[in-house]
Amino acid sequence: MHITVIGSGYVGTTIAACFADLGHDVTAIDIDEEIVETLNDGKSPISEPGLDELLETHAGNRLKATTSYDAVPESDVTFLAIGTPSNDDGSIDLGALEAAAEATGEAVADKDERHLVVIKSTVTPPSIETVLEPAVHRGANENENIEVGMNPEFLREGSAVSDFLSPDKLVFGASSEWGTDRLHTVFEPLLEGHDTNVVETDPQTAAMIKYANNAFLASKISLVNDLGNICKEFDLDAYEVMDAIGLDDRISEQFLRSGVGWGGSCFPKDVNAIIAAAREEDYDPAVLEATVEVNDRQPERMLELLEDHVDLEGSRIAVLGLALPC
Ligand SMILES: NC(=O)c1ccc[n+]([C@@H]2O[C@H](COP(=O)([O-])OP(=O)(O)OC[C@H]3O[C@@H](n4cnc5c(N)ncnc54)[C@H](O)[C@@H]3O)[C@@H](O)[C@H]2O)c1
Ligand SMILES: O=c1ccn([C@@H]2O[C@H](COP(=O)(O)OP(=O)(O)O[C@H]3O[C@H](CO)[C@@H](O)[C@H](O)[C@H]3O)[C@@H](O)[C@H]2O)c(=O)[nH]1
Repeated sequence: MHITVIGSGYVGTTIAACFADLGHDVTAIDIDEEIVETLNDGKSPISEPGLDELLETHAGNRLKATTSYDAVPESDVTFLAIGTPSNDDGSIDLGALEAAAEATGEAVADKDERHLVVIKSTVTPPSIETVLEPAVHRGANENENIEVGMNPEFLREGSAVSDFLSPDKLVFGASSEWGTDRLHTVFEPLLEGHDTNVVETDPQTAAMIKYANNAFLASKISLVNDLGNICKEFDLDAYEVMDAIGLDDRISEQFLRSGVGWGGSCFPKDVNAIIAAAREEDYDPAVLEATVEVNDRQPERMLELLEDHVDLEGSRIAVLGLALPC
């Protein structure tokens, strides 16, 4: 298959390299010339274990990078992996993604065969119908051969390649059987080697699954931090308590590490975005609001604990593991 991936940032670069490794011909498209040049040199614009090797193997062969959308109509499927950063009120800024969606539509306006445009970016369910589908169809001059689908991404920074190649689930959001089948064909080489769950649904539900996943994990960590703070008040070892509750299959041992609170490029953005989207519908998501509140307070707890052990005034402090490599 020929796949075009629009946006060669964290997600776009990873999926483009992995699709090439799965045997597809891939064209990676980005407006940033430096990124395009780096990719064509077989190097990675981001630091992720395994990515350099994949790019070295496939760049110039099955993987090509360009700033032009010319390859889009020749491809079978287009993935949009454009950033969706936060606005001040927590909602997502769809500006760059909408522009890329419209440009993708323009590129396939005269295409006679059916073409699937898949949103890989994390977006709120209503924005698919109100902003993104209209942008693609507007660009495509209402060409009825163009369909929009959603395939959320669950990779983590630091293990992006292995997460993508060994997912615990794939979510195919399509509005026709043809769209679902096309997504199956894209992921067939990956599914052949793995016993992976495939969820077939509509694009809006697929978008919600992504937010529910991150909101659930962030809430789990906030609850663990809340319980950990209580443990400390009782002079108990929070890690021992969490190790024990993790033995319950219904809870699972993962994401039970208490600490300074959750961060990264997705949890804060995504939890705030789904809260803002719920408020748009006049719904107050009380648990998610508490999830954020506990997280906002947690760094202060760290300082209080430190103050119990050292005199912070004038101390030199080394912070380990503050950020992921990038
Ligand atoms: N980073 C992660 O770990 C992660 C994981 C899962 C999902 N996501 C979601 O995936 C989406 C992409 O995230 P990211 O971290 O890869 O973003 P990013 O900012 O790293 O990359 C976006 C890329 O898109 C390019 N771009 C912008 N406008 C363009 C246009 N019109 N045409 C072509 N290229 C254009 C930019 O130059 C940039 O290289 C977001 O919605 C994010 O929430 C991210
Ligand atoms: O037990 C835990 C596990 C994680 N964290 C923190 O949680 C944040 C997120 O960590 P992690 O999930 O490992 O990294 P991300 O790259 O942010 O990945 C999350 O966000 C991505 C973007 O949406 C999703 O694709 C991934 O599935 C989701 O795990 C970090 O601040 C971690 O320190 C904890 O505090 N305790």
